[in-house]
Amino acid sequence: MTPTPNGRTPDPSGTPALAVQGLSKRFGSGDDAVTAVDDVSFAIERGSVVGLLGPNGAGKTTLIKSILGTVIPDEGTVRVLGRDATDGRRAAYANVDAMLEGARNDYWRLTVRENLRYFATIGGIAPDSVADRHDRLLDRLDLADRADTPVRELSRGMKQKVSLASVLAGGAELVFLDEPTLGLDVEGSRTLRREIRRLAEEEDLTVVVSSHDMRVIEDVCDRVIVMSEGSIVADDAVERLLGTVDEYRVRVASDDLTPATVDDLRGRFDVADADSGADPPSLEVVTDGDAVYDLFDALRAAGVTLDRVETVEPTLEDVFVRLTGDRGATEPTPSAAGREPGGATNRPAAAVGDEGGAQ
Ligand SMILES: Nc1ncnc2c1ncn2[C@@H]1O[C@H](COP(=O)(O)OP(=O)(O)OP(=O)(O)O)[C@@H](O)[C@H]1O
Repeated sequence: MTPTPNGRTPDPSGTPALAVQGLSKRFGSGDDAVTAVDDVSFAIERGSVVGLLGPNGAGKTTLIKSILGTVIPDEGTVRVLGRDATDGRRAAYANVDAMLEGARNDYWRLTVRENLRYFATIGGIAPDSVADRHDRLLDRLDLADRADTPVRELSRGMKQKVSLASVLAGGAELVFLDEPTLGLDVEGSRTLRREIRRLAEEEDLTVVVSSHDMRVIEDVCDRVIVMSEGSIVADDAVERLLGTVDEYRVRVASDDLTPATVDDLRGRFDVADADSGADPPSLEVVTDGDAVYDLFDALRAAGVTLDRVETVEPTLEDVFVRLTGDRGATEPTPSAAGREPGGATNRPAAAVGDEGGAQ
């Protein structure tokens, strides 16, 4: 079997990278008890990128922390890279790493490269043996010219990329990335998405991504697990989930779409979106095959000459809203968004204590 570029030999046994069975976690007791995760089971094959989605409070963080061993579940089992996580934590988590809430404990006084070497060392790897890999990683994440700069001197977006590079520096086989693109500009987000896909495809890395940004999930994930109120409500390939939306939408644009005309149409059609400030103003209508003729008849009767007509493909966000009834999906929680890197301990339980956090 051919080793991957980082020297790992792909596992021929087909053992999943992660297998969660019957996992439940409750907080509190009596009337105040909250079941954060309720009998959740799934398995993730190696080399895949899986998105974990859910509205605020759905149980995603509790699930990830239970898998990583930083929260002790009430019921259920977790097998990580073929090992029972409760049965010898250090061995089970040796090849697992995490970047939670968009950050990890990089050492801000150390340079970018020194951080990578440090995290390789605590991952049990001699840093000189992976120096080429680190160079490649820095290059791909557009950090090469900052390799010898202390992390504290970098912009927030660059720190974010250093966080990801540090997670990947030790040669982990399974990584958890929570809001990996938080705070990145468009280019930074694109670079990071491209690198996640490359690592999965070329290096057999298994990635679990949690994000409120549906474009990130749609872009990088092979499969999506959607949680709502502690349970899994969908678990399927992105393409198949998109195929479950049987709505047909059209967007029309015209200077004749006055607010009065739009109001009139709202009473007769399922208007998903109206943008009177656009040039020209536009309107998006949910319709089935026949109603689209009624819509065009109504527009003609209202004296609207169309500048543009287009069909609108369903997005993952449409699927998400249908499954969970949540329209706030694209907004991260304020606490997660506002948290500064270096504040939380983000590595699996077995590794806690190996590092001291940002300095
Ligand atoms: N330590 C805790 N003590 C009590 N309740 C908790 C605790 N942690 C989480 N919960 C509750 O468990 C439920 C699930 O929370 P969790 O943070 O896992 O959701 P989430 O899907 O990660 O949400 P978000 O997208 O807002 O981060 C919520 O009702 C939350 O209030």
